[in-house]
Amino acid sequence: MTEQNHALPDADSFDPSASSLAGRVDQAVMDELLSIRSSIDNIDATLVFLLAERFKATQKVGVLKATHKLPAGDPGRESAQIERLRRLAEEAHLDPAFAEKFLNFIISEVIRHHEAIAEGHQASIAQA
Ligand SMILES: O=C(O)C(=O)C[C@]1(C(=O)O)C=C[C@@H](O)C=C1
Repeated sequence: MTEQNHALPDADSFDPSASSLAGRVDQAVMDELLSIRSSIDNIDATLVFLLAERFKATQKVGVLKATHKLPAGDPGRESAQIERLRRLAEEAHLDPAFAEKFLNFIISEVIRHHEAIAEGHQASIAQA
């Protein structure tokens, strides 16, 4: 059967036991490491799915902003998001500086997408 699972495109090729440590550490240690890594793999997959959903939502915001000629960035909204995420991070024992950096990283990519959508929108209007 060559049927692909499109929800997890790399499910067949991913080797969860791939490691440069193979054969260099005690088997019991390796087993424990692989067991912890299995949770890490689940979390990483979830992050990818969550990010994909977030970008689907921001894509809609980008179209709305382009249609109504609104600026790509909204610094007031960003300040509120950062303040909230820093608080949530503290409660979750995650470094708030890291949470802020991570959000800023995502938002800067979103703004890049918004600008590309706006350019495409303007070009399509100019052509009509
Ligand atoms: O909510 C918006 O207005 C968005 O464009 C989304 C978003 C975000 O990714 O959360 C991105 C850019 C803005 O500066 C603020 C927030």
